[in-house]
Amino acid sequence: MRHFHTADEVRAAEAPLLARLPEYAAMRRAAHGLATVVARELRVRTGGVVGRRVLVLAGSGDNGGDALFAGAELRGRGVAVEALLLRPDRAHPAALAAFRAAAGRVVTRAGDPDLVIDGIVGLSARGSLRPDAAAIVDGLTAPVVAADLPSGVDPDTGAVDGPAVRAAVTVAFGAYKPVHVLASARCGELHLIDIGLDPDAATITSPDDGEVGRAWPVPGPADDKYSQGVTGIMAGSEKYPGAGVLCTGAAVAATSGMVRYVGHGGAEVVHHYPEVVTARSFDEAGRVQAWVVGPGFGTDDDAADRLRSVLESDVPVLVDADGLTVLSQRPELLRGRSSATVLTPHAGEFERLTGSAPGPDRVRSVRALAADWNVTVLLKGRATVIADPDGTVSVDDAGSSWSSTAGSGDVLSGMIGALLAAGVPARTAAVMGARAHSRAAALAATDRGRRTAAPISASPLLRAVPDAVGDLRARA
Ligand SMILES: NC(=O)C1=CN([C@@H]2O[C@H](COP(=O)(O)OP(=O)(O)OC[C@H]3O[C@@H](n4cnc5c(N)ncnc54)[C@H](OP(=O)(O)O)[C@@H]3O)[C@@H](O)[C@H]2O)[C@@H](O)CC1
Ligand SMILES: [K+]
Repeated sequence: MRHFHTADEVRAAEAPLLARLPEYAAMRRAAHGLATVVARELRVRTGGVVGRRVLVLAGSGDNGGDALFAGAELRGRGVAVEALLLRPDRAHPAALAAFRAAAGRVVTRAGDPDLVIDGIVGLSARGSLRPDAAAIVDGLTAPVVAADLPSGVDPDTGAVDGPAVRAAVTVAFGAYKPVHVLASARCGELHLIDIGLDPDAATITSPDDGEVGRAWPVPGPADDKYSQGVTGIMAGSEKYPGAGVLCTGAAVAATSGMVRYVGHGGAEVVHHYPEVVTARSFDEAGRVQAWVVGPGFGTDDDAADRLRSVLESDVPVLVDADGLTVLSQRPELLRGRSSATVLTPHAGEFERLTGSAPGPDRVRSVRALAADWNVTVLLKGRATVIADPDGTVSVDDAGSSWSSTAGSGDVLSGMIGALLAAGVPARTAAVMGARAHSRAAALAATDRGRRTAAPISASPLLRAVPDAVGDLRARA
């Protein structure tokens, strides 16, 4: 499990560390880790270390101190290091002294480095880059290695509301921060340096691939089709039969349990997936262990009646797409639920539900909806954020955006529904489904060893689900 600690959580953990260690020891550990990564990057990118040019951008705080100490160490390894101080009068005194003692040069212009170290700002960052820093960063062409986090990106929310660093590599000190999963595209390749920080468990976590693979339900020797969970899908309509096909197909692919389909698209569904049992109405459907309701099923009174029937049942229910639109008009349908409810909105559906779009602090927005409605909420995005009513948050970083395509959400809801039916708890099912879904998208985009990824639609994504699950299980 990867933990992402907020600035406050890191601050709480750093006090005992700093009290235990000699002055600057933690900073020197961080700087050593940073210098090691920078040297490796120089070797990979330029074929060597000695004589290569590195520019240190150093702000006024300890983040700048880390970068200057790293610069001093790199000087010792024969790198030509220059430092541009954003606040020359307030640069970290000990780190600047070490840098100068190592014959590092302080400059006033960026020059033409092979690599840049971003030590502008770290955990104490507020808002985007200030104009002086923004102008320097804007003029850079060399790849940037960020100290702790890319400057200008909010450490706790990953929000970017103006100029900010886009790092090729980020070297996190002591603990991962939320920015590292919520804005991973800004961070680039991620390294964690152990500086002896020992924080408590974080409230934001992300499971490792291996954990997802281990937890993925597979048939055991005593299992039959019923014991692995029956998923009920209420999706699709005469107008949108495809949503039913994709959602049902995803539930079929995700686990070995049985899938029942209820709706007007039964003929199309069975044409694609003969193993599915269909019914015209909820009353005829038979027993299931979880429902997925909503994709392409309409928003009229009939849809509302069907949603009510499903929500009155005592099994976990995932509500998606049109189901969310209906729910936004009739939130009272959730009253009295005795089992888990999972809502899987994209940003637009989130706004429909709450009256306002998710704010720059997406974790806070998702937590608030989960707590207010007593449901598990999955907000889709490059970083998918999932919150339980108690505020516990899981995040899945998709790692790519290939799944941004029509019908992709129908596949995701079917996969999570099958995991719910197999008895996986709501938030875990949601993050496992999201992980396998993003993996399937990446696999489909590079299908058959295609060297460069290409755009995909939801159908190849769905076809790649077994490979994605196998891939995750192989990492278990
Ligand atoms: N945790 C640990 O144990 C260890 C932590 N370590 C390191 O310490 C780092 C945190 O250091 P820190 O607290 O000194 O603050 P830091 O982030 O450098 O900011 C400094 C000042 O920058 C300014 N500023 C703010 N926003 C800005 C913006 N948008 N654009 C430009 N400037 C901005 C603002 O000052 P102001 O100008 O407002 O007075 C702020 O006070 C942490 O990330 C890690 O690298 C390691 O040494 C190992 C041990
Ligand atoms: K930084």
